[in-house]
Amino acid sequence: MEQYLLDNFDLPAKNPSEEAQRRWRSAVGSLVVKNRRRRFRHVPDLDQRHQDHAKRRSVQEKIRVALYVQQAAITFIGGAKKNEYQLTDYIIKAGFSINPEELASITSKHDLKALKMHGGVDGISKKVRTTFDRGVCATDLDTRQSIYGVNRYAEKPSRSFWMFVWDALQDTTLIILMVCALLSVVVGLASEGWPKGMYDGLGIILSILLVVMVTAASDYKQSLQFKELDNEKKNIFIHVTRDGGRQKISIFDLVVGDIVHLSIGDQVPADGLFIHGYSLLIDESSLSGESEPVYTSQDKPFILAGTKVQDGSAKMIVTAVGMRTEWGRLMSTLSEGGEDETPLQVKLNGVATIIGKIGLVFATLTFVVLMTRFLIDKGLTVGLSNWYSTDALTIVNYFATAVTIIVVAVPEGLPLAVTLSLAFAMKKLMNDKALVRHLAACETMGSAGTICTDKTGTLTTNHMVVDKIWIAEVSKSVTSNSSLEELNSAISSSAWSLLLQGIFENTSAEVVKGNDDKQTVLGTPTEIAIFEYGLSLQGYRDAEDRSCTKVKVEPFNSVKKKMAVLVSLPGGGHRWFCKGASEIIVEMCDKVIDQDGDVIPLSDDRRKNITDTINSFASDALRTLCLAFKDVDEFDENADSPPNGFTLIIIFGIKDPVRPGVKEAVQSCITAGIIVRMVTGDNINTAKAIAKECGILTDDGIAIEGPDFRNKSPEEMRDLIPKIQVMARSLPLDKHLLVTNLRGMFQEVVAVTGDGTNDAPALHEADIGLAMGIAGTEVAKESADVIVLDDNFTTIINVARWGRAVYINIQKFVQFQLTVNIVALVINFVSACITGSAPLTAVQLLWVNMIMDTLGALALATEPPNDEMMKRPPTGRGESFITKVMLRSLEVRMVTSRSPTALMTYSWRVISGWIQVAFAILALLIFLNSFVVQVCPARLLFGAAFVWKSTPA
Ligand SMILES: Nc1ncnc2c1ncn2[C@@H]1O[C@H](COP(=O)(O)OP(=O)(O)OP(=O)(O)O)[C@@H](O)[C@H]1O
Ligand SMILES: [Ca+2]
Repeated sequence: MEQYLLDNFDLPAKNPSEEAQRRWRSAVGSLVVKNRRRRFRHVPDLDQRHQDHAKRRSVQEKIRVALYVQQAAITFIGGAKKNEYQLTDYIIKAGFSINPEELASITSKHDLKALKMHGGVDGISKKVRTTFDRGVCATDLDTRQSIYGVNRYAEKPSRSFWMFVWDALQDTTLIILMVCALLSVVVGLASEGWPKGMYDGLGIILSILLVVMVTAASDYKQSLQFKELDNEKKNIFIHVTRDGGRQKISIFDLVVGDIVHLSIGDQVPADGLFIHGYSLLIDESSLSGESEPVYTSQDKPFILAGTKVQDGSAKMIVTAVGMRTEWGRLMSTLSEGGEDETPLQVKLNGVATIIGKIGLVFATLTFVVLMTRFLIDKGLTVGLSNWYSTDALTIVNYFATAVTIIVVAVPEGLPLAVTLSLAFAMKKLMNDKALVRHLAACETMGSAGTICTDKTGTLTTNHMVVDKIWIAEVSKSVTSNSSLEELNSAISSSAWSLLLQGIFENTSAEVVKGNDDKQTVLGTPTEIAIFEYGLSLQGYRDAEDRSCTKVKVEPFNSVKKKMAVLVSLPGGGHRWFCKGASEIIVEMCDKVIDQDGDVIPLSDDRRKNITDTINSFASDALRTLCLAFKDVDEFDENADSPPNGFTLIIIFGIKDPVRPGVKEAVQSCITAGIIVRMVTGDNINTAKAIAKECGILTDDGIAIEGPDFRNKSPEEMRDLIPKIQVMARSLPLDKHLLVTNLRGMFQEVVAVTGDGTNDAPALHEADIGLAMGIAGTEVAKESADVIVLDDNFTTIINVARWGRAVYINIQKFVQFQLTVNIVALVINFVSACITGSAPLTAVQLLWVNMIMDTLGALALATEPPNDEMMKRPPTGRGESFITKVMLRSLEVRMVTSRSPTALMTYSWRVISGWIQVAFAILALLIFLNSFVVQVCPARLLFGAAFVWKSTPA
């Protein structure tokens, strides 16, 4: 059996091949699937998907042609001739002076001529009543939405409850039973008269209706849950300027005229025009399939929705939203292709198929036996040539019983229970700050053996403050005003102005005024820490230090690990400022400023002193950054910042404390057999200090730097990798390499966290990619399977807990189903052979089935995780699902026939609402009546009653 499952029902959790997806579908066949629509509802329709891909590619191709092939640009998708656009009274009255279609077409057609005609980006901004520094007014958002549209894509209407009822009715066996019931009513009425003759048939019909309603209700509820999660997934937050202040708004609230701030890793939320920015590199591949990213600037100001910011930063003005963008049209052509099936779902489809086939055999056997006995009986008593209408009724009843056995025996609920269980876990996780993007991730996370985690923000709080500095050859701690006082007297005024200039020019942080006039600093935590430190110093100097203009900005990214700006000085000449990872900046310096503010050469002694300072800061778990400058007379507009010749100004030591609870979480990982490895872009000593504090780095573990790791041979890697606990100064590439090797060489199930754009490959490669919700970029989130909304390591462990719970719950549910199924089958068959009648009538079997498939799944599949689950090692890759333990317990259960007890215990747990209470009691009464009293020995009855009583209400 295990082998059969492995051959036909084995699917990798991530990026399964189409062949594997088709294989299991065909292995399921159609004989034992009672309701195709329902069974495969949560599984993508591969043919449909194929068509969608083709459709999408052709739209992309059209866009590509329009954007990249010059002549075609004139005859863009909308049509060849020049449109006459008119302003309606409504638009004029509202104070706007451009037609929405016309505005949208400027960007989508990259129509420079039309843009010029409207007075360029400036002109457009006036026509849509917005200004670059104040943005739109919050008061006229509704008018804008009614004229220029809402930033949503047309979606298919969601399915109503009655559609789920219709789906549930598509069940072949139920349809057959219906027919039987109708026959039985007709025959019954004819032979036994009104009303007695129709009891049997009516009972079946009512039961079927009940089964259908309960099934539909449960499915409907699940679909609502998925919809909710789906909305959550699509809801991205973006930064805009409105009413003169910078704010974070939902992508759905974006309107034409909004001023959007774009930075590296963002997905462009709407069509727009470039206002101002630095080295903005846009990746248009998702829209046009064109893989070469394009530089966007004032000369080429068109930015299209759905593209991604690969580098740089910019502000843009929104010109079209929602369905007026190409992206909107592209998105709305996509059908809901369905989530990829998960390995557990597939495996359980396999189990269900096997049991279904067995059920089919038994059902046929039961029918044959019943018929044979009936015929023999008949032949012995009245003779085979005399037929009465009661005989027909008996046969219809036999047939109904046989069909019902199939209803019970084909465990249709089994694969659906996985979906139910996963959906439940997803919902709970959502409340606990983890957004599961792919169903399978939750399941895989339960078997994760390694977590490669970021440091900053995940293990630490990401609330950074400058704690120590080194300037003019002395280190000082930054604690109180008195230390500022001291600093003020210690360094010369030229050093002061260099420092302040450096801090305030070389930054991507920004001071914004909220609605309540309170100032806040926006930016990454590192930037904020330095900026705020600068603000605290500013009290000692005047603003005159800040009067230079930025010429060029090279924004920070985690490959370069530095940020550079070029400013033109008020007195003439230009100056580069560069700040970044301490070792890298120090490497670029050959001078340093001393206490008098003079520039002196960096002798070996001084260099050693600096390195020692950096190491001592780092060993105190401080993140170290350096700031340096270089004056230049002339520069090339297109050249990068110089690689050397800088003068070091200051070393910052920034404190970023470990999050509370992380140490315990790491400990619980160790207990659960999950190895935690820290992969960080930070300094190795900082990383080690933090790792020790969290309990990640132990005495026999290894801490290594990215460049060292990268250059190891495969053999060395094989020895090294299991021992690596910390990897510092790593590039995103190193993270990817580590993950590939852990998976390839060691068959580990690997979870990886990431935030940056460059982490996308590692997130993609990992079994479970976890992106950070706060610090993470859109690109990282898009490549991830789970989004950790609070960036917290503890949340990641919670995902693992739920993953394990899902796995164990499903195991329990399979066990429960198998027990009941097999017991019902055997009892029916044996008693049919011995007594000539089935002990469970069709109605009773339907009850049993309802409890099992729907309510049982609800009870068992939704049990929350407990601490015990985190005390055993993870189930590794390819471990058999129907483990030996399960099989053994199954045998025991079958022998002692404990199923009624189990059934009752479980159905009791199910009972949550009053309707369910009524159902369950009714079901149990019937069940007790038939199953327990007639078939089971008295011991079991007492046992059952005991369980019944002792289960708290
Ligand atoms: N805004 C910035 N400007 C200049 N340098 C920075 C900036 N932010 C971080 N750095 C430097 O770059 C280094 C590496 O950053 P990187 O993004 O690779 O790591 P991280 O993501 O911050 O850390 P982790 O991987 O632990 O989350 C930091 O240690 C710091 O020295
Ligand atoms: Ca990182």
